[in-house]
Amino acid sequence: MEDTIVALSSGALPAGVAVVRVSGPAARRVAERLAGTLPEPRRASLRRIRDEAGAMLDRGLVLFFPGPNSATGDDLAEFHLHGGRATVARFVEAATSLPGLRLAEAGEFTRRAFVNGRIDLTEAEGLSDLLAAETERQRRAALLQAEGGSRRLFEDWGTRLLHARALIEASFDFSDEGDVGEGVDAGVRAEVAVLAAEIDAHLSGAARGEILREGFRVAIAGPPNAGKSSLLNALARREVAIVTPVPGTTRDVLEVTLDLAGLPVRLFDTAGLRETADPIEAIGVKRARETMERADLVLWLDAADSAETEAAAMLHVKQSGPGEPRPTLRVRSKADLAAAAPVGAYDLAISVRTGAGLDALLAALAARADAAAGAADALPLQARHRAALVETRRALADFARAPDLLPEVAAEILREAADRLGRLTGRTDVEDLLGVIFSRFCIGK
Ligand SMILES: Nc1nc2c(ncn2[C@@H]2O[C@H](COP(=O)(O)OP(=O)(O)OP(=O)(O)O)[C@@H](O)[C@H]2O)c(=O)[nH]1
Ligand SMILES: [K+]
Ligand SMILES: [Mg+2]
Repeated sequence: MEDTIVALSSGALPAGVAVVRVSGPAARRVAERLAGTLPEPRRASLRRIRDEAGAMLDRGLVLFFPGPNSATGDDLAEFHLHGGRATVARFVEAATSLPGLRLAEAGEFTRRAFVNGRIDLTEAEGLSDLLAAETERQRRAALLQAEGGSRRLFEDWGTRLLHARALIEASFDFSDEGDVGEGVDAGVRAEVAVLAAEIDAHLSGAARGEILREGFRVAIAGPPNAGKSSLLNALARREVAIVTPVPGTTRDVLEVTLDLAGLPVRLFDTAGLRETADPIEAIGVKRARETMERADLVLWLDAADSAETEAAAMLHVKQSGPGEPRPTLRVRSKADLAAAAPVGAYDLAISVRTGAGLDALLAALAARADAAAGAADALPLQARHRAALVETRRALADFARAPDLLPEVAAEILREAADRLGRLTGRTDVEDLLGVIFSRFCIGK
C-alpha cells in the first residue's frame, strides 16, 4: 500500500498560521488519532490536537477531504496550527511516530495529484511556476497553465492526431486487401496540415514565453563615463555599481531586475566600450559586447559632455557583435550638462543628477518589454513544451512531405507525433487509440 505522507505546506516559520497536510490511505486514521474526531468532509472545525500519549499539542482547525476528490486524489487531512517552529516540529514528530506515516519528499503532494490523474504534467508545471511567480504577468501565465490551459490545447491536438490516425488505420485494418497502399486520404492530409499550422503559431510565441520566464534583457552600454553605472544605481534605487569620474571604472557585468509592466526587466551595467591596453578592462569590454549581443534591447548612453560624435557612437553599436544589430534605444545622458540637450538624434534625454527623463525612460522600457512579451493572456510556452512540439512538428513535416506514403507508414508517423504530445501531458496511452477506433467504426457488430 502507498505511504501516507505529512508535511508543512505553508511558508517559513514563525507565521500566524501553519498548514500541515497529511495525504494517503492512513490520513483518516492519523487525523482521528491526533484530532479525536473529524469534522464532516470539507468543513473546518476547531479541535484540540493531542499527541500519541494524549498530551495537548495545539488547538487548531482541522479539515478532511476524502479521496478521490481532494487536491492529491488521496484522502487528505489539513491541520491549521499556530505557526511556531516548536509547535509544527512537535506535531510532525507526533504524526510520523504513527504507523504508515512518513515525511513527504519535495513535490510529493503534487506528484500524487499527477499519479492519481487530478492534474497533468503541464498543470503541475503551472503550479510550480505559480509558486515561483514574482511579477503580475508571470502570475497570470502560470495560473492559466495551472488551470489547464496548455493541457486543453495539447489534448485537443492529440485527439485530432488520434482521429487522423484512426481514419488511416481503418483504411488498412478494415478494407479489402486490394485497397491497401492507395496513399492517405486528402481530407486527412488537410486536417493534419491545419494542425501543423496551429502548432507553428504556438511555437512562434517561444521568444515571448522566454521573456516572461527569463526576463526582458536590457544592456546599458556606451562609451566610458557615459553615466551607465549611475543610471543603474538610480533605477535600482541602491548603490549596486561603483561610480567614479575615472573612465573604465566598471569591468564586471552587474545585473539588477526591475518589475515593469508586470514583467521582469533585467538591466545589465557594462564596461564602457573603447580600445584599451589594460588587460582587465579589455575583458570587461569583451563581456560588455557579449552582453549586448544577448540583450533584447540595448540602452545606448552617450553623455551630453562627451566628445564622441554621433557617428562614432553608432560605430560602437555596429562593432558590438557579429550578429544582427540589437534593437537600440539611444539615450542622451547627463542632459544637465548641456544648455539644450540635442534630443533629435536620440530617443530620450536623461540626467541622473536632476532625475530628468528617468520616468520617461522607465516608461519606454516598460513599453518595449510589454511589446516583446506579446499578448497578456497568451498561454506560456516552456522549454520542455517547445522541445516536444518541435519534435511533433518534425513528424508532421515527414507526413506532409510524402503524399504517397503507405497508410501503414503514415499511421506510424502520426503515432510518433501523438506520442510526443502525450509525453507533454504525461498521458500517452494506447487505450485511447483503441477507444477512438472502436467507437468510430462499430467493431462490435
Ligand atoms: N552632471 C552629471 N554627471 C553625471 C551624471 N551621471 C553620472 N555622472 C557622473 O559621471 C561620472 C561617470 O559616471 P559613471 O556612472 O561611473 O559612468 P559609467 O558610464 O558607468 O563609466 P564606466 O563604468 O567607467 O564606463 C561620475 O563622476 C558621475 O557622477 C549626470 O546625469 N549628470
Ligand atoms: K566611470
Ligand atoms: Mg560604470
